[in-house]
Amino acid sequence: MSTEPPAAGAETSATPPYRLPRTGIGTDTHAFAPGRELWVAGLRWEGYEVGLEGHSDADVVAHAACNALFSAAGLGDLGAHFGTGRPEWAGAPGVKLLAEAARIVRAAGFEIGNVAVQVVGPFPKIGKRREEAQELLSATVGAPVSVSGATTDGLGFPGREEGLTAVATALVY
Ligand SMILES: Nc1ccn([C@@H]2O[C@H](COP(=O)(O)O)[C@@H](O)[C@H]2O)c(=O)n1
Ligand SMILES: C[C@@]1(CO)OP(=O)(O)OP(=O)(O)OC[C@H]1O
Repeated sequence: MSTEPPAAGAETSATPPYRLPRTGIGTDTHAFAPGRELWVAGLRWEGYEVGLEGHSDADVVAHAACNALFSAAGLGDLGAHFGTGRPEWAGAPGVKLLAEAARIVRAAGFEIGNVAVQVVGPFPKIGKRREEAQELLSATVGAPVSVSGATTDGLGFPGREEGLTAVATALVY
């Protein structure tokens, strides 16, 4: 590894057009609410008395993945592209926002390496439908999407079953 500074004008990873792959991070949190369908990771989860409250279907996995993609591409965040003031996104399924986020990232000149998302909360049990969720979200993004789950051991608002959070990373190049 050279310790010499780059020659004047030499292209480095710190200069446009930033040719190295870029990673991004995203989260999303929504409260549980009665009378809503529970949509998480693009899937409808039956048998629960609550869904997630939001302007769209509040799919925290899809939203965190959108935020991670926009973060990796330096294109802002969910609200910058799908603001709650825009009626066309009212009730929108998470996979619709995710497909649009992937289109926006590619339109900006990037290709998508992969996305990884983890749900933080006691339910729904992502592991029971992991393959189904990964196949759907990977087809939606056009790149591998991995989905996992973790609880908070009863701690905090997820442990009190007040809401759900998802954390995502994305790689673009
Ligand atoms: N929403 C969730 C939460 C957890 N899992 C699975 O349970 C395992 C144990 O979770 P802890 O975080 O309490 O250790 C976890 O590794 C997942 O396999 C899940 O599927 N969905
Ligand atoms: C998705 C949008 C738009 O419908 O609203 P919500 O469904 O409330 O979800 P949020 O995670 O708050 O992101 C903001 C908005 O872009």
